[in-house]
Amino acid sequence: MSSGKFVLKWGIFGTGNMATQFAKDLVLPPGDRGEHEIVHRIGAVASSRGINRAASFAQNLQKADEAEITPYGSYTELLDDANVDIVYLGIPTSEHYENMISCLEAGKHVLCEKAFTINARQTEHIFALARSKGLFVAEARWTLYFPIIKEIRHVLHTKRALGKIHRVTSDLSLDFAAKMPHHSIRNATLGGGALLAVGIYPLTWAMLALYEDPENTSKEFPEVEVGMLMAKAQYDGDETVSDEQTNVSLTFRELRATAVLTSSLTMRTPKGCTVLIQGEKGSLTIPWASYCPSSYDLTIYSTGATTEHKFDIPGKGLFYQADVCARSIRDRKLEPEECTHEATLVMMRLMDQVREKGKFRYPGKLEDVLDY
Ligand SMILES: NC(=O)C1=CN([C@@H]2O[C@H](COP(=O)(O)OP(=O)(O)OC[C@H]3O[C@@H](n4cnc5c(N)ncnc54)[C@H](OP(=O)(O)O)[C@@H]3O)[C@@H](O)[C@H]2O)C=CC1
Ligand SMILES: O=C1OC[C@@H](O)[C@H](O)[C@H]1O
Repeated sequence: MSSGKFVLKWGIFGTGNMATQFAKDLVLPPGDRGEHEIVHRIGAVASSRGINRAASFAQNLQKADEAEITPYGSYTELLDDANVDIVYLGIPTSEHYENMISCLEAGKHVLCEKAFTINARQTEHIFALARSKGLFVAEARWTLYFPIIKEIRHVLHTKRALGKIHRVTSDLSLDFAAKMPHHSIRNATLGGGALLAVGIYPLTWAMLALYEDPENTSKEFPEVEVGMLMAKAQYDGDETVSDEQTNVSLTFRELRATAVLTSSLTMRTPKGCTVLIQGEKGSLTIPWASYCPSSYDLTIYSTGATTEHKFDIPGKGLFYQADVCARSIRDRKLEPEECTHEATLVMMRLMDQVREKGKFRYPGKLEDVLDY
């Protein structure tokens, strides 16, 4: 504690895109977003490519924060640092499972980027290990931590503003294949592919609206239909194959609701096609980008009125999940309410089913689960 505030000390694995974005958000003053109870400190950063990369990453952050950030040339070294309470893993999906195990074995709490692991069995292992150690672990599916999500859950499920929810349609598509054909997002050996990279967001919206529907009392798991288009991509002379377009249809038969969810790495989401939730009394839409929602539009059929509900986000919005980690750890919780272990497991099981139907298994040992 410092001046009554809870201080959470972060270690960061990786120096790539997400590690950089997350760290930049972490050093923003929490007070700017109305968060006055907690403080984030970055204690250390580690690069798997040597200490120089970690040192220049730390130097760039220190300019913003004047904090003392210790650089490490390997992830294992960072785990011995007592100045780290929690590790953020901003590394490829293929690397999540074994690195989370190392973090938990070293007694560190964990916030890990999406997709949490390659498959649900690996996720089960991580949660069992975290529970046995009494450590907090959370999936950094950042969308679920935005304050607007709390309001949307309330509008849909408590106020029932749409009445009964009938259908969700959602797309997230980005044109990596055309613009950056060698980007790691399509590299199967790193856990790439449309479903785990971008398709997870439309699935998130469907599960939020339908699986979480209080009328889904039996926690019915939906029937799943899939269209998956595979594509080859070259990385350092090696060819890998991953899903380039994945379409998912979900049927909640007891709930009498459906979802049509599409994702692609060959083209961009067309304007207005991000998220549409339709009910008997109205509809709710999320404008681009649905992974970092800052507003929603609510239309009520009886009046024909559409109202826009806006939320200011002072930064990128990656800090919300960090704030939740801090509050949860302060309050000795082992999982966040915003993205429970059940929500992560259900998502991983759903993505497993989608890949099984699309006949897509990740190569080599990526799907393996260690003994536990
Ligand atoms: N929440 C979101 O909006 C987004 C989340 N993601 C997720 O974040 C994770 C990281 O993605 P992103 O930051 O875009 O990826 P980058 O390729 O930009 O960075 C990944 C970093 O991981 C480290 N790394 C460790 N092992 C490897 C390896 N075998 N090959 C390559 N890099 C490795 C490297 O850092 P170093 O060598 O320094 O250790 C590298 O810079 C993924 O799981 C992805 O799904 C991605 C984009 C957006
Ligand atoms: O997780 C993600 O969300 C945002 C996108 O820009 C990114 O490419 C994707 O992987």
